[in-house]
Formats: sequence, structure tokens, C-alpha cells
Amino acid sequence: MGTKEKKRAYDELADRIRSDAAAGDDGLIRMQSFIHHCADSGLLHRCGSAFAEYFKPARPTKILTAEVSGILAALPVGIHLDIPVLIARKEVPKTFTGNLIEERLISRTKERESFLSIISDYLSEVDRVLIIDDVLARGETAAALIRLAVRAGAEVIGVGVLVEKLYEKGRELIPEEIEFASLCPIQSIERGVIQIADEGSST
Ligand SMILES: O=P(O)(O)OC[C@H]1O[C@H](OP(=O)(O)OP(=O)(O)O)[C@H](O)[C@@H]1O
Repeated sequence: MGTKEKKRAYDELADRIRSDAAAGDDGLIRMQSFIHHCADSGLLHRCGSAFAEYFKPARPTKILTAEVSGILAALPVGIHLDIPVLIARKEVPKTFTGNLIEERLISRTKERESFLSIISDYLSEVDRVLIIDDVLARGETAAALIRLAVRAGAEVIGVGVLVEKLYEKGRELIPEEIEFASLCPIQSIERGVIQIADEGSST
């Protein structure tokens, strides 16, 4: 079930995608002017608030995301819920210590193998993890994050993404028992035109 705030976030993101996003023949959506390069803080703040309200009843204790772009979507949710945001890293700094675990995936935008790592000490069996990312495409990233959380002993209670590309069917990699929500689902890209799906397709 949606919330008023989630509907408002859908409207705002959809307007922004219509006015400022671009799409290519590769199925990728360019959103650099409001998310990926020149991030619109106000928009991301309001999207974070919508996710916080939507997932709060599931009582998340930690958020898990993937660097780099996922942080833009995840941190505002963490701030609204006042819970920690664990950032899975593609390259682990030498300064990190603890029990490192990693999962492999194929990056959608780079079309090559990539690894996501976390220090598993930051999750345990008492944690109810909410995974937040900017985009769900083929679902490789969300699936890798779910595997990391489960290996660390935590329960994954939800997955939320700002933009879901329905035509890449990433949702199929997310187990049905995990609550899923996207703020703006995209139906298709046809000859460079981005077709936004109804808000009803977002859960
Ligand atoms: O559902 P998927 O097929 O996994 O695609 C979605 C992922 O692709 C992008 O990450 P990318 O690998 O481009 O890394 P970036 O955040 O460093 O740009 C995006 O930020 C998502 O995490």
C-alpha cells in the first residue's frame, strides 16, 4: 500500500525524469543533472522521507546500500529514520578492519564484473535491514546486498529504489517475502522516450 508522501515523491521524480532525464538505445537512463552528478539535495531529502514513512512500520534497524550512487538515495532515509547506513564498498580502504565478506555481481552501467564488500561485524541477527539504492535494473546489486546481509546473520525486511526499470525485470531476483517499493517505475524506453509507469506498479 502506498502513502501520500510516496505518491508526492512519485509525482516529483516523474516530472523530473520527464524534464531532465535522457535515454539511449542501451536502455540506460541518464539522470546526472539531478541524481548522479549534480545531486538535487531537496529532491533526495523528500524521497528519503517518503521511504522512511513507507518502511517505518517494518521497524528497520540498519540501512544497507552500495557505493557510489546508492549512497545518495540511502543516506537521507537513514537520517529520517535515525538509523545507521552501511555502505557496501567496491574497493575496500586499507583503514578498514574486521570480518570482510564480499559478493560478486555484474555492473549494469559498466557491463563488467564487480564486487561489493562489507565488514560483517556491523550486522548481526538482531538487525532488520532495509536495502536502499538509486536504481533497480537487472537486480544484480540488490541481490548481492541481500546475500551480504543474510551472510552477516541479519534479516532483510525491505528493498527500496528511487527508479525501477520494469523492463529489466530486476524485481525477479528479490525474494517475494521481502517488501519492495520503487518511487518511480519506468515502463519502457522507446526511441529515446522514457515511458513512466503508473504509481500502482511501484510495489
Ligand atoms: O539492478 P542492477 O542491474 O544491479 O543495476 C542497478 C545498479 O547500477 C548502478 O550502479 P553502478 O554499478 O553503475 O555503480 P555506481 O553506483 O558506482 O555508478 C546503480 O547505482 C545500481 O546500484
